[in-house]
Amino acid sequence: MVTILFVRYANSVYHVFTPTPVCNFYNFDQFPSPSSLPALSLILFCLKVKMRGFLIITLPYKQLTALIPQMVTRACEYAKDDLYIHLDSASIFEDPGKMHHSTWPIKASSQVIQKLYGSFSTVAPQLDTRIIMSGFKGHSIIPNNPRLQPANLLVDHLDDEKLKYLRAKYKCYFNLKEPITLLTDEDVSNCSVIAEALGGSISSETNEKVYENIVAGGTFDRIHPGHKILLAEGLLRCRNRFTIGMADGILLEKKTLAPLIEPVEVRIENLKNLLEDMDPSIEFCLEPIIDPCGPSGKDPRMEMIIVSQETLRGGHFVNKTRAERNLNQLDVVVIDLVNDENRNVHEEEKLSSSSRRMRLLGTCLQDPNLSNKLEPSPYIIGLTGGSASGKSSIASRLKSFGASIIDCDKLGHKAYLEGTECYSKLVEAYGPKILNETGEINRKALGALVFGNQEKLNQLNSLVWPEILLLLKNKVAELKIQGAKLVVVDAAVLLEAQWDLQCHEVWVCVLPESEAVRRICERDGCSEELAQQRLQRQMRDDERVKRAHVVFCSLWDYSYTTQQVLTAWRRLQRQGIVDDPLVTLNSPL
Ligand SMILES: CC(=O)SCCNC(=O)CCNC(=O)[C@H](O)C(C)(C)COP(=O)(O)OP(=O)(O)OC[C@H]1O[C@@H](n2cnc3c(N)ncnc32)[C@H](O)[C@@H]1OP(=O)(O)O
Repeated sequence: MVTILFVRYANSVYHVFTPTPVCNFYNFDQFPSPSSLPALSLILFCLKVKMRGFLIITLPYKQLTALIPQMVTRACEYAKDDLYIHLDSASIFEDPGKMHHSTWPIKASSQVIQKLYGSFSTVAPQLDTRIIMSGFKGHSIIPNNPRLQPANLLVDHLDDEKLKYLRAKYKCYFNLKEPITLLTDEDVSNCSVIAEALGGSISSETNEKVYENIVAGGTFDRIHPGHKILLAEGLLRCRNRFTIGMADGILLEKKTLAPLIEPVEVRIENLKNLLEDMDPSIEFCLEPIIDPCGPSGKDPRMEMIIVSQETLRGGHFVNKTRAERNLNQLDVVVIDLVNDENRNVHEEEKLSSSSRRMRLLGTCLQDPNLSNKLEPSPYIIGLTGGSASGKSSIASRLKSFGASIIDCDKLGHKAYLEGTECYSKLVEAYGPKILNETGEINRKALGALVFGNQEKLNQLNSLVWPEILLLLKNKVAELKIQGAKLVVVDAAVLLEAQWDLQCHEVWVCVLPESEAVRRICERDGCSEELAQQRLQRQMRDDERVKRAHVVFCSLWDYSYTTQQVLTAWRRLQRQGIVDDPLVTLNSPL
């Protein structure tokens, strides 16, 4: 189905056809005249426009908790990329007069927050929802944040009286658009019965304490609703300063798919952006940490640490460290883990950044390299990865899907044949000890010579890579004549050799070092030391990932790797680069 996006410029209306379901009316007054722009760039611009939604929740707490799933499902029809949520606590808790700092109903507020984030993550995991904390804190004014200018204004339920109240309170938003009401009168009257049956009451037994200075720690990679619940709980209880230690360096080493963790500067920037949206009244101190305590182990002003069930032990460790340093003990507030309703069999039960990283496998991480002055066809993909990372097995899956594979190891063997220029250069450089009795180059002997000595390896590379590159270019030309559409260049040290410049995309296989060592020892019957030595001569996975368009990991079972390759292949199909729509998980591999 084709959807039409109307783009208005000055007094004219332009109709642009887009493949995504966009149904809004955008007014691009500051946009340069469309007549001066090629239609394609206009469409690309339109596709980039985010559907920014803004939801104001006003229903009383009891009804609200029961209606959240229904409301969330409907809200997701209007908000595609992000949705800011403001809870008008004066009406939610039916006690406008008491909404000041010392009496926020913290427990009740965090229940609503958890339920909202949990429901949104189930119904629309791709939607970036941000609950603005000002409503809970009795700040009646929505912060003047340009990111909060919505395209859609959503309201849970409106009667005439509430409309009047909201018009007065959120006037600026009504200038943009009339609100879309998500719940009907019938929904609301039906649910009061359900809410009572559920006993949705505000519990007073839990600690409702509020602090000046609080602290939390974590990786905060690819922020998910579990992070947001933890941060919201912190913000509910914080009056002044929120310090967050961002795990880096050695603290990340054991994490699943660590090379795909965003750089700490990016994580800090994303988290800061989120926190400032959530509560601009708080001072945020975000800093990288490489020890388990970070600032929480030394700052005497801190009063409370917020942890998840999983990091509770870390909270106790912080207090132990503080006791040793004669610092005050921190109150420890623990957040429950949120289950991930959309997880697959290999992913964790709770919402987690590891699962999010796993879902990136096989997807396109950055735009293809179209500035390399390469001919558009055949489309060339460089496939690389460390020793024993599963590269060859992925190449054979791609072959079974229809790709033409060039194995650069085999080209290397060709370059070493007696009588070639390369052969003479190698014998001259290393002497006859690299030859076997029949005069051929003994690759095992050559390997033993160079893999333990970086200088000798560099020398070998400078002699051999130009020869292999020549053979590679000839092979690509040959495949082009044969009509190949997609060529995969399987090369162990593609990036070290800068051959990414010969490719439209780079696909990288990553594997934790311990598993790579295990596989090398098993496959080649060598010692752990030798296996480690070989890996150390190669680029690290995190460096490869920086230059990767697609990443695979063969750590899990065979079909999970195939699934990743299929994800990558289907994207090529969608882009018209390959045309075999029949490839499935059951294709012969
Ligand atoms: C740019 C490219 O990627 S071209 C393809 C790779 N080839 C080269 O770089 C040429 C230099 N290397 C060689 O000629 C051979 O590797 C030799 C002679 C040193 C050893 O040959 P062999 O004993 O047959 O070993 P083989 O070629 O299988 O390499 C063993 C491992 O060393 C790694 N390796 C190969 N070349 C290099 C290199 N130049 N630098 C670092 N590691 C390398 C590979 O990852 C391979 O592991 P994998 O099979 O698990 O991926």
